[in-house]
Amino acid sequence: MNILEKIVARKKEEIAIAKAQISKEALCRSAAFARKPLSFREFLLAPDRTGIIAEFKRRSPSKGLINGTAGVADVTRAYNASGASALSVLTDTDFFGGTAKDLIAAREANDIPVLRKDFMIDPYQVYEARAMGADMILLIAAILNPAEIESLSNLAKELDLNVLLEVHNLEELERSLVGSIDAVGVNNRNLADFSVDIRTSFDLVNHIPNDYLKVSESAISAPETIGELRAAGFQGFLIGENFMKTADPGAAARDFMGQL
Ligand SMILES: O=P(O)(O)OC[C@@H](O)[C@@H](O)c1c[nH]c2ccccc12
Repeated sequence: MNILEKIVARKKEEIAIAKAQISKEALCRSAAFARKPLSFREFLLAPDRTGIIAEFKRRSPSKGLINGTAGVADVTRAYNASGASALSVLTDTDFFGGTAKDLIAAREANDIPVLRKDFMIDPYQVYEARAMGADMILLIAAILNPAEIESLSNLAKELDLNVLLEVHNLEELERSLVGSIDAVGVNNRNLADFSVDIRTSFDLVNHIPNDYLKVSESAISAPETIGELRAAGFQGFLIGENFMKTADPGAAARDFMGQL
């Protein structure tokens, strides 16, 4: 099993446990359901924002521990104050050290869109995302077939959530543009073997129809790269480790965005 297969196998167990503990109907009664999710497009294209989707990530299977001390409310507030267009919060615990509580804390501390960064394979997780106060979900083409992408993204739309579809190659892109997708993210990291190559973004951008927002994800560490990606047609830039690996991720984000 590669890492992605291991994550999905564990995710299935977690979902079964979660469903036994709290029903879908109970999720729908949570306070966050009364709140209207924010528009990702509006914030990503706002002239006073940078297009950066700044991520809170404690650890990852590829890097191990990235930051064991930073607090989610402080860091996400600093990301927001520095000009991030949106926040990405890992909610996977076993592999990324995140929790639903992290997302809830980021939501309470901020009024910009929050992406639930997790491995979505079941409609139940879409309800969970909304119940946490997320504005957007991630659908990873590498672990979903077109019928699954269509049903999960259509459910997300019914719940007023934005959808970011993540692809890593042309084959995934061409088979996955189905259902209600707002944005396409090109992941420069291959989740099956962790190799990274920013050229993945430049190679795929012109294959993404212009009605979708275009996001470049992972392995971005230099402010100059943002200009190059923007010139190639990207409007969004997902950055985690470059901020989180420092003692003060908020300060690192402020410094980075100050150079744009
Ligand atoms: O930390 P980086 O290299 O800046 O990458 C951020 C983000 O793109 C990455 O965490 C990510 C992209 N797609 C994912 C899917 C699941 C978990 C994590 C991810």
